[in-house]
Amino acid sequence: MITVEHLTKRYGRHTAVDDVSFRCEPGTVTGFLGPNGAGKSTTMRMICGLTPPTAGGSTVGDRPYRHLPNPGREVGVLLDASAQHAGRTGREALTVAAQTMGVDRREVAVKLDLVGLDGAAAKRRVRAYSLGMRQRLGLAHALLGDPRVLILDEPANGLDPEGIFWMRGLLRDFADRGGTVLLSSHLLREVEAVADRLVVIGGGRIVAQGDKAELLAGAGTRVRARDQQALRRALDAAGLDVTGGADGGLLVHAEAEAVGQAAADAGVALTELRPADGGGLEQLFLTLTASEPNGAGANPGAGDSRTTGQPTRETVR
Ligand SMILES: Nc1ncnc2c1ncn2[C@@H]1O[C@H](COP(=O)(O)OP(=O)(O)OP(=O)(O)O)[C@@H](O)[C@H]1O
Repeated sequence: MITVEHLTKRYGRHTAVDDVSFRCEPGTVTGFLGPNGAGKSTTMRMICGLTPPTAGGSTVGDRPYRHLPNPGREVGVLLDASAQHAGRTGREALTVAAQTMGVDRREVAVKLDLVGLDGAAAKRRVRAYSLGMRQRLGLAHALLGDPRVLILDEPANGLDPEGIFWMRGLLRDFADRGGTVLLSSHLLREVEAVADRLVVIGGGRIVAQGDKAELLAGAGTRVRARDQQALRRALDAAGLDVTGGADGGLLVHAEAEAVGQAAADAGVALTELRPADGGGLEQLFLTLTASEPNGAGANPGAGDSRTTGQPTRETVR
């Protein structure tokens, strides 16, 4: 379990993370999504005790990260795959980590095997590793102490499609065995494929969070008619929330049934009516972050819902 409560980080006048709250439950993968500079890394660094928060706090398990007696045994962290000792071989790097954590040295080979760094790769110096190999080594390091929690910042960076598929399976399996995963990414489709829950951040603020399926189902309805103006009037008359779609159709923040009924009541013949989930998470992500400068959400205003597990659209119009 990871609990984040009202985390805030200011650098001078710039607020990098603004009153962020969410929870990651055991048995789930939480996708932490946001555009560049949204505040994902800063939030994760605060959770891991590397950056002191200006306000708010977080716990991993039942206590702040810095109070964990042997953190690597409880939470596996991969924040920056490049930040590894370049002069050591992969095997040496893990062996040193195992000694520090008090982990049986035999686990080094087990974890190297698990992440697909075979004998030859494990004997090479880290400076000769590709980014994908560093990510695999970083994941082995995170898994070394058999923790119950994983915190991974952009772990798919540098992995090829096969590697991303493999990592998705590994994280799914970890969560299915009761583990807790917090995974940040801008690779929206990869998060969509593995996450159970989503926390979307823009401009330092949470703009949406909740169950992935519910958030996607709530993406609205795409609708189109030959007479678009008549359709628009019909939807407005029914009090539905409508925005223009980029493709000339309309996006309505309502179920398809309500949209179809409004059109039928006005005698408007539709040429298209479908859930607006064709673009998957990307569509949701763009919708949620497009309205703000720097991709930020406008008004958090979510009250307690941010920590109750209820899906919330905190800024969507
Ligand atoms: N040490 C720092 N000093 C000043 N500003 C910082 C510092 N660290 C981060 N920031 C700023 O805080 C904001 C959030 O950065 P952060 O790295 O957390 O975003 P991110 O969502 O992880 O983005 P990316 O995917 O590009 O790394 C950015 O505007 C960044 O410039």
